[in-house]
Amino acid sequence: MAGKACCMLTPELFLSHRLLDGIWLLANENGTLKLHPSWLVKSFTKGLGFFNRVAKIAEWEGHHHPDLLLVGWNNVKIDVWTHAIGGLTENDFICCSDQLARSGRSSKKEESFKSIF
Ligand SMILES: C[C@H](O)[C@H](O)[C@H]1CNC2=NC(N)=NC(=O)C2=N1
Repeated sequence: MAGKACCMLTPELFLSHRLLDGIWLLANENGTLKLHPSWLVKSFTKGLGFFNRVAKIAEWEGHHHPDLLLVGWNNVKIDVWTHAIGGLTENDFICCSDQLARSGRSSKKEESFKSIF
Protein backbone atom coordinates (compact mmCIF):
# COMPACT_ATOMS: atom_id res chain seq x y z
CA MET A 1 0.00 0.00 0.00
CA ALA A 2 2.55 2.55 1.07
CA GLY A 3 4.54 2.15 -2.12
CA LYS A 4 1.51 2.87 -4.23
CA ALA A 5 0.73 6.21 -2.59
CA CYS A 6 2.99 7.92 -5.10
CA CYS A 7 0.90 6.78 -8.09
CA MET A 8 -1.13 9.78 -9.16
CA LEU A 9 -4.31 8.89 -11.00
CA THR A 10 -4.11 8.75 -14.75
CA PRO A 11 -6.98 8.10 -17.16
CA GLU A 12 -5.47 4.67 -17.87
CA LEU A 13 -5.26 3.78 -14.18
CA PHE A 14 -8.82 4.96 -13.62
CA LEU A 15 -10.10 2.86 -16.51
CA SER A 16 -8.22 -0.24 -15.42
CA HIS A 17 -9.65 0.00 -11.90
CA ARG A 18 -13.09 0.72 -13.21
CA LEU A 19 -12.97 -2.42 -15.28
CA LEU A 20 -11.52 -4.53 -12.49
CA ASP A 21 -13.25 -3.30 -9.39
CA GLY A 22 -16.58 -1.78 -10.35
CA ILE A 23 -17.92 1.69 -10.80
CA TRP A 24 -17.82 4.60 -8.40
CA LEU A 25 -18.97 8.14 -8.70
CA LEU A 26 -15.92 10.17 -9.57
CA ALA A 27 -16.10 13.87 -8.75
CA ASN A 28 -13.93 16.80 -9.60
CA GLU A 29 -14.26 19.27 -6.72
CA ASN A 30 -12.44 22.47 -7.62
CA GLY A 31 -9.72 20.50 -9.37
CA THR A 32 -9.46 17.75 -6.72
CA LEU A 33 -10.53 14.31 -7.94
CA LYS A 34 -12.43 12.26 -5.36
CA LEU A 35 -14.26 8.95 -5.28
CA HIS A 36 -17.79 9.09 -3.88
CA PRO A 37 -19.27 5.63 -3.47
CA SER A 38 -22.68 5.68 -1.80
CA TRP A 39 -25.12 3.16 -0.41
CA LEU A 40 -28.69 3.11 0.83
CA VAL A 41 -29.10 1.65 4.31
CA LYS A 42 -32.25 0.43 6.06
CA SER A 43 -32.02 2.71 9.10
CA PHE A 44 -30.02 5.59 10.58
CA THR A 45 -28.56 3.19 13.14
CA LYS A 46 -27.42 0.79 10.44
CA GLY A 47 -25.75 3.76 8.73
CA LEU A 48 -23.78 4.49 11.89
CA GLY A 49 -22.85 0.82 12.15
CA PHE A 50 -21.64 0.96 8.57
CA PHE A 51 -19.39 3.90 9.44
CA ASN A 52 -17.83 1.89 12.24
CA ARG A 53 -16.95 -0.86 9.76
CA VAL A 54 -15.59 1.74 7.33
CA ALA A 55 -13.45 3.16 10.16
CA LYS A 56 -11.97 -0.24 10.95
CA ILE A 57 -11.05 -0.80 7.30
CA ALA A 58 -9.61 2.72 7.01
CA GLU A 59 -7.35 2.10 10.00
CA TRP A 60 -6.40 -1.34 8.75
CA GLU A 61 -5.61 0.04 5.29
CA GLY A 62 -2.76 2.11 6.68
CA HIS A 63 -4.54 5.16 8.10
CA HIS A 64 -6.28 6.09 4.89
CA HIS A 65 -9.36 7.91 6.14
CA PRO A 66 -12.41 8.80 4.03
CA ASP A 67 -14.86 11.59 4.88
CA LEU A 68 -18.11 10.06 6.12
CA LEU A 69 -21.53 11.48 5.33
CA LEU A 70 -24.98 10.25 6.40
CA VAL A 71 -27.46 12.32 4.45
CA GLY A 72 -31.13 12.19 5.35
CA TRP A 73 -31.58 9.02 7.37
CA ASN A 74 -30.48 6.34 4.94
CA ASN A 75 -28.05 7.69 2.38
CA VAL A 76 -24.50 6.77 3.34
CA LYS A 77 -21.64 8.31 1.38
CA ILE A 78 -17.93 8.15 1.76
CA ASP A 79 -15.57 10.62 0.10
CA VAL A 80 -12.21 9.08 -0.68
CA TRP A 81 -9.10 10.90 -1.82
CA THR A 82 -5.53 11.35 -0.68
CA HIS A 83 -5.29 14.56 1.29
CA ALA A 84 -1.51 14.55 1.10
CA ILE A 85 -1.54 15.10 -2.67
CA GLY A 86 -4.96 16.72 -3.03
CA GLY A 87 -6.16 14.03 -5.45
CA LEU A 88 -6.54 10.34 -6.15
CA THR A 89 -3.91 7.64 -5.89
CA GLU A 90 -4.08 3.91 -6.39
CA ASN A 91 -4.55 3.63 -2.59
CA ASP A 92 -7.94 5.29 -2.92
CA PHE A 93 -9.15 2.68 -5.38
CA ILE A 94 -7.89 -0.12 -3.17
CA CYS A 95 -9.62 1.33 -0.10
CA CYS A 96 -12.86 1.89 -2.03
CA SER A 97 -12.72 -1.56 -3.47
CA ASP A 98 -12.35 -3.05 0.02
CA GLN A 99 -15.19 -0.94 1.38
CA LEU A 100 -17.44 -2.05 -1.47
CA ALA A 101 -16.49 -5.70 -1.12
CA ARG A 102 -17.16 -5.71 2.61
CA SER A 103 -20.44 -3.81 2.30
CA GLY A 104 -21.68 -6.53 -0.04
CA ARG A 105 -23.23 -3.91 -2.28
CA SER A 106 -22.41 -2.05 -5.43
CA SER A 107 -22.16 1.69 -5.51
CA LYS A 108 -25.36 3.05 -7.00
CA LYS A 109 -24.00 5.87 -9.08
CA GLU A 110 -21.76 6.34 -12.04
CA GLU A 111 -20.28 9.38 -13.66
CA SER A 112 -18.96 9.48 -17.15
CA PHE A 113 -15.23 9.02 -17.55
CA LYS A 114 -15.22 11.62 -20.31
CA SER A 115 -16.74 14.32 -18.10
CA ILE A 116 -13.78 14.09 -15.71
CA PHE A 117 -10.81 14.00 -18.08
C1 LIG B 1 0.15 10.82 9.27
C2 LIG B 1 -1.14 10.26 8.76
O1 LIG B 1 -1.05 8.89 8.52
C3 LIG B 1 -1.55 10.99 7.48
O2 LIG B 1 -1.80 12.34 7.77
C4 LIG B 1 -2.76 10.36 6.81
C5 LIG B 1 -4.00 10.30 7.68
N1 LIG B 1 -5.13 9.84 6.88
C6 LIG B 1 -5.21 10.13 5.57
N2 LIG B 1 -6.29 9.82 4.89
C7 LIG B 1 -6.41 10.13 3.62
N3 LIG B 1 -7.53 9.79 2.96
N4 LIG B 1 -5.45 10.77 2.94
C8 LIG B 1 -4.29 11.12 3.54
O3 LIG B 1 -3.41 11.70 2.88
C9 LIG B 1 -4.13 10.78 4.91
N5 LIG B 1 -3.02 11.02 5.57
